[in-house]
Amino acid sequence: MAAVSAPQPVVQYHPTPRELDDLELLSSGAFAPTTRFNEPGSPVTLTLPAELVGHDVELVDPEGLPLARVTATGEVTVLTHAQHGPFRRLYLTPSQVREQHAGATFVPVTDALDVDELALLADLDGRVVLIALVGHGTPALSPVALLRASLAAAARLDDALVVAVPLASHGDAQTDHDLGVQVLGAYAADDPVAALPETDPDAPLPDEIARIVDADRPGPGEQGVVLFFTGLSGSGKSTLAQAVMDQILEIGDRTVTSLDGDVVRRHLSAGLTFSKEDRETNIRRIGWVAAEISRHGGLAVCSPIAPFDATRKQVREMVEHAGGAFFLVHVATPLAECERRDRKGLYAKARRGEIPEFTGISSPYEEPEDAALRIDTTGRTIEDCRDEVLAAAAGLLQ
Ligand SMILES: Nc1ncnc2c1ncn2[C@@H]1O[C@H](COP(=O)(O)OS(=O)(=O)O)[C@@H](OP(=O)(O)O)[C@H]1O
Ligand SMILES: Nc1ncnc2c1ncn2[C@@H]1O[C@H](COP(=O)(O)OP(=O)(O)O)[C@@H](O)[C@H]1O
Repeated sequence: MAAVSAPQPVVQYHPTPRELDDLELLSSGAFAPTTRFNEPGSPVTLTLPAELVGHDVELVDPEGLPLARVTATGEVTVLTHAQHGPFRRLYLTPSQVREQHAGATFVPVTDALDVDELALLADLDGRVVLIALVGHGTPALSPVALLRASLAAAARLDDALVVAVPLASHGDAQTDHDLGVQVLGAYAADDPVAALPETDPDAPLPDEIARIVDADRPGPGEQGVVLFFTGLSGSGKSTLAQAVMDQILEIGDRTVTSLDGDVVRRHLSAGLTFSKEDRETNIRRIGWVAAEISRHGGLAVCSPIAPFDATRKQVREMVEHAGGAFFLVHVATPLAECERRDRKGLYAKARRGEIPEFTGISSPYEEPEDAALRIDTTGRTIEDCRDEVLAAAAGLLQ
């Protein structure tokens, strides 16, 4: 009897925020004529981990809700549409917009509209549909503030409304422009598209729009900050992080959360080893917590070894995406000095082979090239090094 092979379980994949936005636009027809991921030459890509390439996958949202199936060739079958998020009611598909607003003039909007731009829009005849391109990564304003500002702009016009389109940045200005044109074409069909010309960059914003923009861009001292110390064991990360925190607490106008390497490993990362994979997990956990702290305007001081460049960069991205500032300090005390200090006797044990995969001895440390400050503590006092860190980060810590 011929063997019957069991159906392969569909593997789940968590898309990046950009891929999630692209999925929504592919599903709604806003990328027409592009209807699938990874068409040759298209920037609308889905990058699966190597082990999933060539398989059908189920794309799930951050909470694990299945959104779509995607075949190995990028064809999309929608399972459910995104239902949450602020201003969800403004996220209309091109066909909904065609049904409701045929005959209007369509205007792409990527930033808060100033008085000059509003004057141009006021001169247009008939209904105006502001297509707010609010994907993840819109540089000028957060997506939700762009929608607030666009609604305030629409309220100043006689017959205008706002449609939200989650078009994310695809990395370069030309690609973003071309995709914007494609998306506007899907929404406007044969109706006119009125792209706003360059106006005076110093033109003022109407008061209510200025208030929205100001509230979205916290001033220095209000933005969340992540001070991230990286370096070899014994380089001085914990000592410096503690000294910096003590000083900030003495000044007293910020709360501080410490995410020290050793302490995190006793709580948040208990049970993890020092394999490459577990170290990456450990650093991503620290990064996730630090990013959440920064999202709410707090200050997180992290001091793990964090030996891998790519993982540190992921943390930077998480923090910046949460609206925080990421300040990387490379505590660049050389291995010989760290080993001479050997406060915990770990280097001696690592040299004797009693601790496997010890950073600097039998496991790599990738020196950062993107540190805001590089500090070698050899022969210097703790206070001196602390003050150098505080001075370098002063702009963020006011
Ligand atoms: N194999 C190996 N390699 C490096 N370090 C080791 C190892 N085993 C234990 N320890 C102790 O663990 C501390 C480093 O933990 P981290 O969480 O900061 O490391 S990592 O960022 O996940 O690489 C580190 O603390 P610090 O000296 O404060 O850096 C060491 O005390
Ligand atoms: N200028 C300095 N800055 C920080 N630590 C210093 C300095 N000079 C000497 N040290 C000593 O180096 C050791 C660093 O240990 P630690 O802060 O635990 O490093 P890490 O957290 O990187 O493992 C401590 O014993 C500290 O007193």
